Amino acid sequence: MNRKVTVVGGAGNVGATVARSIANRELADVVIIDIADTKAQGIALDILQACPVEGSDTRVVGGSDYALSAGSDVVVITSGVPRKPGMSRDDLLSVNYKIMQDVTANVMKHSPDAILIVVANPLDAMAQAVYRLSGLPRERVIGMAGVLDSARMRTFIAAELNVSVENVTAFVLGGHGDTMVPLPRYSTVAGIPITELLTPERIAAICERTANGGAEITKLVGTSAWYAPGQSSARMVEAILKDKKLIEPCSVYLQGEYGVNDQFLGVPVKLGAKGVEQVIQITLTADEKTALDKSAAAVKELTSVIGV
Ligand SMILES: NC(=O)C1=CN([C@@H]2O[C@H](COP(=O)(O)OP(=O)(O)OC[C@H]3O[C@@H](n4cnc5c(N)ncnc54)[C@H](O)[C@@H]3O)[C@@H](O)[C@H]2O)C=CC1
Ligand SMILES: O=C([O-])CC(=O)C(=O)O
Repeated sequence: MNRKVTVVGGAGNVGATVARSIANRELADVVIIDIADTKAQGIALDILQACPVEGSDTRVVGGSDYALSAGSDVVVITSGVPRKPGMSRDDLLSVNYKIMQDVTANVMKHSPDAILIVVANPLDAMAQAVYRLSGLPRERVIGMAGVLDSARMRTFIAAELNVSVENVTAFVLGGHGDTMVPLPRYSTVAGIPITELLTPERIAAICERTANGGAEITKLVGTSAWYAPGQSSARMVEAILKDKKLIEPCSVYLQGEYGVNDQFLGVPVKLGAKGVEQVIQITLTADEKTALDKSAAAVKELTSVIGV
């Protein structure tokens, strides 16, 4: 039987990009669920018609009826209002929490065995909301942010040093907000830490641009980014479906790791068939730990507002 991935909010920018990436690479059959019923049908048809060109036999369907999504292996939740220029992700808290309540109930009814990847913002708070609302074990509710933030940092490092992005790894931890924590000591070019390759001033500029990466695009486009976020979400789906044991920063429910208790935060994890198979503990300097604690506190402030 084919694997099945549902994208809730899949008629929107990020969701359609996730769906297309999965279909392109024939990772699983794809279901697009969206309150915009006919748009979901149309986007599904358009993606399906790209498949012959790509040589993919993926089946793609769409609509507003969750029955289409029954028995999904992975559900990606991109349903949520995006921010506009001048807004912070945190401004979306209440409106998107309401959407998480509706969506999580429907997802759990039709796909109780799925692994859930949450994308809606503010990311860590929405992931925690879905975790609480679903009652799933922590391994099966994962927030997408660190893959994207690290990809942005890799982009900037590669451009600065004029090297292939393939040679660059980067690590961005913490909440997916203004307090995110890029870690230059763990960011490398062909294994060499960037702290040995760039001046502190250049590194600081790269970290700042990374932390403002979402706002930079929102200001240019008028709504938030979708290609890199969509691709990053599809990468997580792939890691799970192929049981890759891929280590990437993701937002997960911490229970003492990094000294953080009972809340979501971005840390390195191992992604495989069971979802989050391990939280990877790396040592942090006092400054890095202070920055991570500050980021954890910012997430906690948001989750306490919505009581999750
Ligand atoms: N975690 C991350 O790194 C990123 C998160 N985001 C977030 O992802 C979310 C989606 O962004 P876009 O795709 O640009 O927005 P969009 O407006 O293009 O798409 C959102 C879709 O969700 C649908 N939707 C709304 N309520 C729904 C419900 N109750 N049930 C089913 N579908 C529903 C809408 O009809 C729409 O098609 C936003 O909250 C945005 O902030 C975006 C980029 C990166
Ligand atoms: O900036 C936003 O609101 C969307 C997002 O999370 C990102 O692109 O990092």
